[in-house]
Amino acid sequence: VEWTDQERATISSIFGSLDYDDIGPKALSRCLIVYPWTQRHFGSFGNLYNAEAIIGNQKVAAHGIKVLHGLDRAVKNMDNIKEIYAELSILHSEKLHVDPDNFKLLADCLTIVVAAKMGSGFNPGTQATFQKFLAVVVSALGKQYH
Ligand code: HEM
Repeated sequence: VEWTDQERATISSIFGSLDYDDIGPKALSRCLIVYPWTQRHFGSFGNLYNAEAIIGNQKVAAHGIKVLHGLDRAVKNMDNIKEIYAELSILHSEKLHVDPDNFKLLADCLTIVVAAKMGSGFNPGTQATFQKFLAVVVSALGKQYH
């Protein structure tokens, strides 16, 4: 994947201004609400009974923050995304058995949450770059599946 200087600047600017503790929980809880089959992997997280319970669930919030910190590694290694996610890909496939289609769903929820937060700052160019970045992440996370 090739990145222009502008794309690199856009990605570091978005992540530099994101409040992980706010965006991470919102993105993961939205994914669990909108795509309820993704809840099956979080049986140990306690009450996911309805949207309110999911949004108020501290384990969901903590895991959402962890996922965003996981994305940090891609931001800092934009030229090696595939390599840095090899281990995380194996974890999600062989141990967690997460269907790789779900990576895209979480990525889309994150895009929506970031767009809502940035408002008019999330213009089409910003969206294109953000989604390109997430597409590379999604592809890397799916690489170790066979
Ligand atoms: C953008 C996509 C994703 C990223 C960057 C990501 C990142 C991470 C990270 C960093 C961890 C912690 C790994 C560790 O403890 O060593 C993790 C664990 C986990 N992920 Fe993901 N993940 C993604 C998508 C998903 C999706 C879509 C699901 C399920 C629908 C999922 C389910 C899980 C589960 C069940 C765990 C273990 C949770 C626990 O018991 O602590 N992940 N993920």
